[in-house]
Amino acid sequence: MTSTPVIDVDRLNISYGDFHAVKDLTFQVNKGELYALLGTNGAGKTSTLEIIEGHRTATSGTVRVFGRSPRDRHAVRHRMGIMLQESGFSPDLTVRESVQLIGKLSRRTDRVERVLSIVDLTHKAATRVAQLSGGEKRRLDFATAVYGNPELLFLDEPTTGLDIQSRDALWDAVEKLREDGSTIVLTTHYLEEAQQRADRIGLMHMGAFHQQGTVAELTRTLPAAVRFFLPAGAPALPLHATREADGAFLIKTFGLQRDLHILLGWAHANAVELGELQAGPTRLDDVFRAIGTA
Ligand SMILES: Nc1ncnc2c1ncn2[C@@H]1O[C@H](COP(=O)(O)OP(=O)(O)OP(=O)(O)O)[C@@H](O)[C@H]1O
Repeated sequence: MTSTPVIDVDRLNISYGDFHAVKDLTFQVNKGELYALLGTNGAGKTSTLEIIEGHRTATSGTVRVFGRSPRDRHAVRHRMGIMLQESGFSPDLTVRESVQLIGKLSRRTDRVERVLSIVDLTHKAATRVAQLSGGEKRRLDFATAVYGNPELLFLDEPTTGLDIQSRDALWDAVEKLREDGSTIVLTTHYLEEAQQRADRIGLMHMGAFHQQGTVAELTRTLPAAVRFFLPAGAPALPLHATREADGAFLIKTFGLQRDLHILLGWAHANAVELGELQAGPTRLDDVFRAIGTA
C-alpha cells in the first residue's frame, strides 16, 4: 500500500439550495485500500460519492481522483467501476448482451465469458434481464464493477438481496481485485461486512465525519462488554456490574482481557458458573448507536 491517494477530498461542501448537506469533508483513500463510507440516513454519503464519481459538481472544495478532476470523465471514468444500487439494465436484453454493453460503455477490455463466470451468471447468459431473480440482477450489477478489472471500484450496498453463497462469492471476487491492486470504496448498511472487510471507515453524520479510522480505532472509543447470569446465592462480584432487564449482569470495560481474567479467576475460586457468558469488543453497531448520544 502506498501513500499516494487514489481519492483526495479536501474541504468538500455540497449545498442543495439553502440546505448544507456536506460540510467541509476531508479524506483520502489510498491505493489498495478498502474504504467504507458509512453513516446515518441523510448523512451525505450519496452526495459525496456523486461528486467523486463525477456525476455532480461540488459547491466548494477540491476533489481529485487519480490526481484529476472527476469531471474530466475521459481521463478518469474508464478507470472506475461503479456498482450502483440499481444499474437499470434494459429488461429486454439478455445477460450476455448486458455484459457486452457494459464493456462498450466502460471502455475497458475484458472477456464477456470471464465476467459471467466471476458473477456466476454463465448459466443465465441467454436469459433476459426481466427474467432474472433479485439476487441474479444484483450479480449482474456487480458485473459493471468488475468488467475489465478497474483500478477503482465503488460498491454501493453490494450484497443487498444476495444469499450467503453469493455474498461470499462477491467478496472473493473483490479480494482478487484487491490482490491485483484495486482500490475499493464501499457503502453499506451491513455493518458486520464493513467491520470485517474495511481497512478504514469514514462514519458520517449530518454532513460531516463523526469518526474516521480503522475498525479498531472506531470501536476502541467505546467499552467492551461482558455479560453473564449468576446462580442464586453467588458471592459479591469482584468488579462493578449493572443488571440488565432480564437479570443478566453486565460489565463494561476498556480493559477486557484484564477484567475477564479477574472475573474468571473469581468464578473458579468460588466454584461459580457464569451462565451464558458472552464477552467481546464493541461492535460497529454500538458505535453507530452511540451517534447522537455522545
Ligand atoms: N437533489 C437534492 N435536493 C435537495 N436535497 C437533497 C438532494 N439530494 C440529497 N439531498 C439531501 O441531502 C442530505 C444528504 O443526502 P444523501 O443522499 O447524500 O445522504 P445519504 O448519506 O446517502 O443517506 P441514506 O443513507 O439515507 O441513503 C439529505 O438530507 C437529503 O435529503
